[in-house]
Amino acid sequence: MFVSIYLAAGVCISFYIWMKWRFSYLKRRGIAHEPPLPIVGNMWGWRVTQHTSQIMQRLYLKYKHLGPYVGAYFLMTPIYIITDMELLKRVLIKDFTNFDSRGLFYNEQDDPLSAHLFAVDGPKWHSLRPRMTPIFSGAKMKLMFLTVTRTAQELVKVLKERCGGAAASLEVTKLLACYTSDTIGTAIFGLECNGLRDPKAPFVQMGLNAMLKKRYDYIFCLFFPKLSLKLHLKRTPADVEAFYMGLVKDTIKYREEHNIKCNDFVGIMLEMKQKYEAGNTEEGLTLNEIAAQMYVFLVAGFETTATALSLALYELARNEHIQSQLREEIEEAIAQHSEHGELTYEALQKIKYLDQVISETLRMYPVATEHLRRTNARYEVPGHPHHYLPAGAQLIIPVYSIHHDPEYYPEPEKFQPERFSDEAIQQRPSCAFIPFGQGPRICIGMRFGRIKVAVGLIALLRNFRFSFADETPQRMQFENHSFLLHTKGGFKLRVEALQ
Ligand code: HEM
Repeated sequence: MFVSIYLAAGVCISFYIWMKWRFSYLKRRGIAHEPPLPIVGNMWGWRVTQHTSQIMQRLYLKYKHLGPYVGAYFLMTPIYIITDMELLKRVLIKDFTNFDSRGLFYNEQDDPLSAHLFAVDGPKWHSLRPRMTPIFSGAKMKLMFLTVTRTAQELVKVLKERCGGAAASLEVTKLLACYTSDTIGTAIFGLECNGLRDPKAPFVQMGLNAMLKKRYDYIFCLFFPKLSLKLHLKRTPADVEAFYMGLVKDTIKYREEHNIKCNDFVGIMLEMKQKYEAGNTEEGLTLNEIAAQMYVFLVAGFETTATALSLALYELARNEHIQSQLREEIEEAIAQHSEHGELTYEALQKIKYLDQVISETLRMYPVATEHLRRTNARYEVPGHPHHYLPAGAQLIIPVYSIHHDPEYYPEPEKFQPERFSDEAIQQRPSCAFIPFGQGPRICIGMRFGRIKVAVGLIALLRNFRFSFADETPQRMQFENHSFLLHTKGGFKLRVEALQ
């Protein structure tokens, strides 16, 4: 009995001494930081009462004048929050070779879907990225534009039916999620998903599961990636894995068996599989690798785009004068650059104000509020003789804090698309706007994502007027537990069909 008590006391005291030593690291290094709390470090309230972006913003604003980065303890791990724009540019672009990793957990052997472009680092990422880049080329975007336009027309039809010819107060976020899910289903998976008509369709439901359902050991994998690998832990929930592996295999098999040659996304993937089987491992991909990439295009492209589109609509409903100006510019560009009053790819490129509205939405609401990088080797910070980042350091790029910093964006809570005029952009540091990241690891689907938001907005604004309903929240609330910005419970807008 006494032995057990002494043993337990010994373990507690050792842990306490170890924790004290660990929590003295930033102080020993002379790095500005807030005193940490036991176990949770500087993350008190994380995912429960505070979103990650709120914690980062507090630390950013409090310490940003004290150095090129702020230190913090992410639970018991020291992290570096980059605050200096010159250092940020070096990390993302100039000295990228030392910062090409995110440091996320993936387990290619036991969980093939987890080894996708977003998660992999090092040589695997360097070999995958150039093979994926041509999929999102300008020519491919033109093809995808046609698919997206068709889905947007369906969105308008469904919304008109819901309005029933009169103004109605409608929940719009779920409908917009179905629109983005349908565009990915068609453009990436080559499927007619019909989620707009049938939100319970398996592709939509599984897409939601893929994003919202987390395995019970998810957080463990995040903090102990090496141990998780040894324990054969997975990231992907079993039903999600079964669904997507099955879907990709069936789609590819069907095309092969019926000798269907198409210049779409599945067609490109099929070509890569055939190259691999013919021994060209440089350019080819295995079926598991293909499934992982198709999966990440769904996960990375679904919620991000749906959230951006619904928040753009929310701000346009709040600022009706901006909505009217945008509608006018859309009609003008279509009248000048298209025939028969239909949106074309060429006309889309000419609507400058639309670009500004989308940028301002992503400034106020950067869906990915932080970006991650990890140092490969010790890095002496140029211009700051006493500052270095050790090898293996976890860096946080506080996108939300930068986008809301009054130094770059006066009155940051106001929606002002004029901030993205060419002259205004010139006056800011280039990395002060990074909703898609920057440098070689920038979002590969950026153009596709922007097209989906732009085409969706054009279709909606040409057919409806949006304003706040009595139930619309005056200030947007987000789920604290989500890594991305995820609106709390969706929201309603007043929707009125235009004559
Ligand atoms: C509004 C829509 C979108 C936003 C805001 C967004 C944002 C981001 C961000 C912030 C990153 C990380 C960048 C970094 O760490 O520097 C990223 C990476 C990525 N995104 Fe997107 N994204 C969007 C749409 C899409 C779409 C439509 C796809 C694909 C169909 C996509 C696929 C990816 C992939 C695969 C990566 C990893 C790239 C790499 O590590 O090489 N995203 N995205």
